[in-house]
Amino acid sequence: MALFSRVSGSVGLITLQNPPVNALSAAVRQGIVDSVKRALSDPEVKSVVICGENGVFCGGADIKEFGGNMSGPPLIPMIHAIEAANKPVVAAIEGSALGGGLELALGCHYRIAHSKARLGLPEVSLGLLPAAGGTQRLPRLIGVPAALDLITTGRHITAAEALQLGIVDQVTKQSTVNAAVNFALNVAEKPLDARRISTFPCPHSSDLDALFEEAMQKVQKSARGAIAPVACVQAVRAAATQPYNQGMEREKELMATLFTSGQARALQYCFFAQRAVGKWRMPNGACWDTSKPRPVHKVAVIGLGTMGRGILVALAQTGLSVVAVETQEMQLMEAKQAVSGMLERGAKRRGVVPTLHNITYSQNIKSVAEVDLVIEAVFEDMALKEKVFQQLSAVCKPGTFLCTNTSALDIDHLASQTGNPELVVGMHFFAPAHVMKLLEVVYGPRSSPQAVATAMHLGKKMGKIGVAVGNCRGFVGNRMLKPYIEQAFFLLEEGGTPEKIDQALEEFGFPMGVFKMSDLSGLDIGWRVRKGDGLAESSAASQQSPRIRDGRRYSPLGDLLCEQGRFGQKTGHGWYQYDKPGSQLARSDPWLHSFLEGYRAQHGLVARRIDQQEVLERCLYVLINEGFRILEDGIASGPEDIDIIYVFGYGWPRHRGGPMFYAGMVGLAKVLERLEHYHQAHPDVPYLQPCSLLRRLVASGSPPVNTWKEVIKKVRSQL
Ligand SMILES: CC(C)(COP(=O)(O)OP(=O)(O)OC[C@H]1O[C@@H](n2cnc3c(N)ncnc32)[C@H](O)[C@@H]1OP(=O)(O)O)[C@@H](O)C(=O)NCCC(=O)NCCSC(=O)CC(=O)CCCCCCCCCCCCC(=O)O
Ligand SMILES: NC(=O)C1=CN([C@@H]2O[C@H](COP(=O)(O)OP(=O)(O)OC[C@H]3O[C@@H](n4cnc5c(N)ncnc54)[C@H](O)[C@@H]3O)[C@@H](O)[C@H]2O)C=CC1
Repeated sequence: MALFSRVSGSVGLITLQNPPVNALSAAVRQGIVDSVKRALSDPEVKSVVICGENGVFCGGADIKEFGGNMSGPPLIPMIHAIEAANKPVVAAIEGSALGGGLELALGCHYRIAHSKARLGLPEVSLGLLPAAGGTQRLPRLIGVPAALDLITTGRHITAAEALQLGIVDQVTKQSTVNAAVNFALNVAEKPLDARRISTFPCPHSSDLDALFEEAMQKVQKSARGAIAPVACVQAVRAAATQPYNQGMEREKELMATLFTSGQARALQYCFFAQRAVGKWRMPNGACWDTSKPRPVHKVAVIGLGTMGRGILVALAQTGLSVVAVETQEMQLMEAKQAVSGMLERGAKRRGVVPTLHNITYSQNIKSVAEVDLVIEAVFEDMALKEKVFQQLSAVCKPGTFLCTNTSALDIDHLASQTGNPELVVGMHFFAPAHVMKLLEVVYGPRSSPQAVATAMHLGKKMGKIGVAVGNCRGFVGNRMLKPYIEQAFFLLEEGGTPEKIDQALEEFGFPMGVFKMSDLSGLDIGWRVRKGDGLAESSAASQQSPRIRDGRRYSPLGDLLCEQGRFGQKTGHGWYQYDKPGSQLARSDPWLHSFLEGYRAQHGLVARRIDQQEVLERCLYVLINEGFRILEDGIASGPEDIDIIYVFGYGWPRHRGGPMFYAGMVGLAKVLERLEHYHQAHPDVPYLQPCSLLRRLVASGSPPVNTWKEVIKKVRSQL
């Protein structure tokens, strides 16, 4: 709702009230309409201020309403009535003015912002566009290039930038409402014609076509199939080329297409899923609101290779004091240089002082004695990690949390090397660790809720999206990746090429296909794991058929490449070729194609044409199937956890909502039917066998994704 009061004699104050972000629900919109009417008809009221309760102006439309019946007064006429008012209306912006919140402010005649306020039109990240006049008013106020930037990226800007762009008229460090009321008193009798943004001509440069052509190319390149950024450009183009009313018609038309699209549903699902994962729950019932994190002031990072360096940078940027331990002198020197460079470049970009002084380097593990939490990032070698955990347990002060960045190893086994297994959790960062947002926080059967809460809290402080998951080989993300990569290998054997398979996945929306991704990460990582599992035996030494392991189909293709020293980008050759080791531009490699032909001939395999549909179905449905197994096993507590892991850690296109949401969009019955089909064709591939939870969900009518948790609870209680 919205509260009306009269202040300073003649100012009508309208306060939006809908905690926590004063979203424009039907009740709030009704409250604004009623309050504006009241203010305009009250002869004592000479001017009006609109503000939000509890230091937040407005977080925009109520996203929860989008999925249902949108009753109540519509936004567009409400904002229009404010702009058309014959008394000045001033927006007092504190906290956030986002989406419909900023559009409401743009309908006001003046805008005063607090210096800490953030403004933006983030609708594009929800698969929409600012459809309450935002695409038409903003370009008229700040010009086409700046409006295109804000509307197509959805980025939030500071009050200072808003002032510079001309979005707000004044910035204050004092009480914004007081400043706005004083302002409203001063402008009470001033004419308003020049303050109605919808009547402004749209300022534009001479070569409008080139400007929009460039903007369109830019969004199409970065959108990877998302339709909202494209619609945003089209709507701004209408503002630049058509009268306001026609532009509004175009905005409405484009919004109608977006609003009902699967992409908007997927992106809005991601918005809530991202918040849901913060409300973690362990199988024993311990959860986020009952488990308090312990304060962490000083942290140690052990091992300064690829991951350790990124983790160190992320910690130092958070302002924490860090002890960095590396045994190899050469590595230590290189790490120091690399970390300083990363911190300096990051600080320059953000216009702050680099936090180099937060780090102490050491070659001696005893220097971690006083830290509150350790993150171990040494080689992925269980024997080495066992030793490191034994040492940490001996040298750290009592109560220090011991965390490992392992990609797949058993957290509980590492915990058993220490005197206090309850203090051990996984903190699985993704490369590059100072950039990637995802953090899997892995709890073992003995991890304490406080250890999980502390790791989650530290992750949040570092700007990460933490997802708490259970302990199993590969946890959630890497466990699902295994069958996905395996299918890609099988497709190569059957006639595919890395180029065609990657193209199908990139057209689906991944930033890079499975083979480019493997070349980037290093083919040797998987090879070492397969060797450790006794799978990747050299062909000469192998007693088994090269394409079968324990009665299951196996592809040695990745092992054969590694035997040739082809580890991917780092060696200049992998599934593709590169100009030199370390180069990133993947080029098709004729050697690889003749190698594949030779391999097929050797194993009597006849290449067939594999279409895009088969690539997507086999690679993605097998990954989804493993996701259902993970839910069934209780490793992830809901589909949201898996989806957020894939969107933020593995480049799953956000506008497709994550693998589990995507399965729901495709139709669970269809996913099941295709898995059955492929399993029949490949009975020696157990990953293709549909999991029983998927069958149960289909049998119970394929309920929507937000109800799966209930079904899973039932299934698990019957086990
Ligand atoms: C505001 C924030 C920056 C605050 O951040 P923080 O403090 O970190 O808190 P959070 O944890 O993020 O949030 C707290 C809590 O609040 C919930 N929440 C936040 N924002 C919203 C919201 N806008 N709506 C609902 N709920 C919200 C959040 O989920 C948390 O709750 P919890 O999940 O229970 O924990 C940050 O929250 C933020 O960034 N929020 C989102 C801001 C945003 O994206 N705003 C834009 C919203 S979209 C919008 O405004 C669009 C419009 O206004 C256009 C409207 C035009 C409508 C016209 C419709 C016409 C349709 C025509 C189609 C016809 C089709 C047909 O033919 O049928
Ligand atoms: N590389 C990646 O993309 C990812 C790796 N991981 C995991 O992170 C961990 C580290 O991986 P990377 O950084 O890639 O390895 P890396 O090989 O780049 O670095 C490991 C570092 O640990 C150092 N080290 C070895 N023993 C040590 C000891 N006893 N004390 C201190 N330092 C020691 C080595 O000298 C080396 O500098 C592994 O467990 C890996 O599985 C997790 C996510 C992604």
